[in-house]
Amino acid sequence: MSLEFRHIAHAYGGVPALRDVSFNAPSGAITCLLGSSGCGKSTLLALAAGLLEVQSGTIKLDGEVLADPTRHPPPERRPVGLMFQDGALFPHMTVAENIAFGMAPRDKAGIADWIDRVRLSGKGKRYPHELSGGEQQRAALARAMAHDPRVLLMDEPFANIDIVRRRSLRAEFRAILKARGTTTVLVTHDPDEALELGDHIALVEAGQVTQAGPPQALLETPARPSVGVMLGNGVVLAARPETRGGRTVFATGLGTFEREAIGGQVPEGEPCELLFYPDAVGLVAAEAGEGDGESQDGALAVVDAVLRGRRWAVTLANSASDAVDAGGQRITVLSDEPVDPARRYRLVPHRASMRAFPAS
Ligand SMILES: Nc1ncnc2c1ncn2[C@@H]1O[C@H](COP(=O)(O)OP(=O)(O)OP(=O)(O)O)[C@@H](O)[C@H]1O
Repeated sequence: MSLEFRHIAHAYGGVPALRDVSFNAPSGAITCLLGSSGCGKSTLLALAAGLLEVQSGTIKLDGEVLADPTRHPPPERRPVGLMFQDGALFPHMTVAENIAFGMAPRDKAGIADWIDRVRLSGKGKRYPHELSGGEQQRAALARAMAHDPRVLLMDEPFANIDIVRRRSLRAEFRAILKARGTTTVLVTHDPDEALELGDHIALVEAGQVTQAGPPQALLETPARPSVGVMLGNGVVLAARPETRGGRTVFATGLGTFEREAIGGQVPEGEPCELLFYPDAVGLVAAEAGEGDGESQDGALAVVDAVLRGRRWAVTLANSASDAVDAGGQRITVLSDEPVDPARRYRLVPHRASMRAFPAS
């Protein structure tokens, strides 16, 4: 069952929160709505759930209109389940009673199964305050899923879970949702969460969906630099094409890059922005003495190096003094090898790993 948003606009008291949003949450897929705080993600969920009336545009379920400015079925008449950050379990009911709430008697046989499936076996008689945060969210998932919703809408369901448990809980949730083939729309502001959970990602920026599609497509062919920045921790450099020795190269504040480093189309002869990912660039030590003068192109000083996972996050700048104060630029890239802080390094992007966009 696919959920489709078409030309949705929404304003609160005349202030626009969503502008002409169109995207599709494909059937059986987990679609993550990813964006920073206040960009309009929760408003989209509330419109689909029926907590808000559609002011403009259409929401469709499998091609049939679910809601538009003339149709507003109440939340309980929509085949849609809802789950929020805090699970919102009824505090005076046990886990089993929470799951059973609102269920037809003939469906209650499935409750024990759901308790097992979310790994709460033996805890069906506990009250929410007797559960950990993760257990409460698992009980909330069981409650939402036991009604067999055709679409499940989740608003930051892991926000209150500690970071260590969050990862395993995401994997558990994904396994359950995929096994049932439930079409899911999940709101998050965490790119790692969107990548770990999402079959599909819709990136929301300032009330608009910038791009929607499989994560790999967004990372490999971002519609604009901000997509790569948000999803892949991408770095954007202002660049100018120049002809050197009959070849086009791209000069930036952090070095000059060959045309071969850039995948896809390049705007002809115009200033542009280069997007690249910190793990798609190598570091090559510059010759001793090279780059000591500020004018030396692309020989960067090491500002800092810290471990990130099993790789080094190396911050480099085009001046050994505080480059930011000097109007210079800094960049952080991921390196397999430790660097020598006393040396200077050049950025060597992997072939076709940069993308060029017309300057904004
Ligand atoms: N009930 C409301 N009345 C007035 N303005 C609202 C209301 N709800 C949301 N807004 C505004 O609409 C915009 C979008 O809000 P929304 O809650 O959809 O964002 P969000 O992306 O879910 O943010 P967050 O990640 O912080 O929850 C924000 O500017 C917010 O201040």
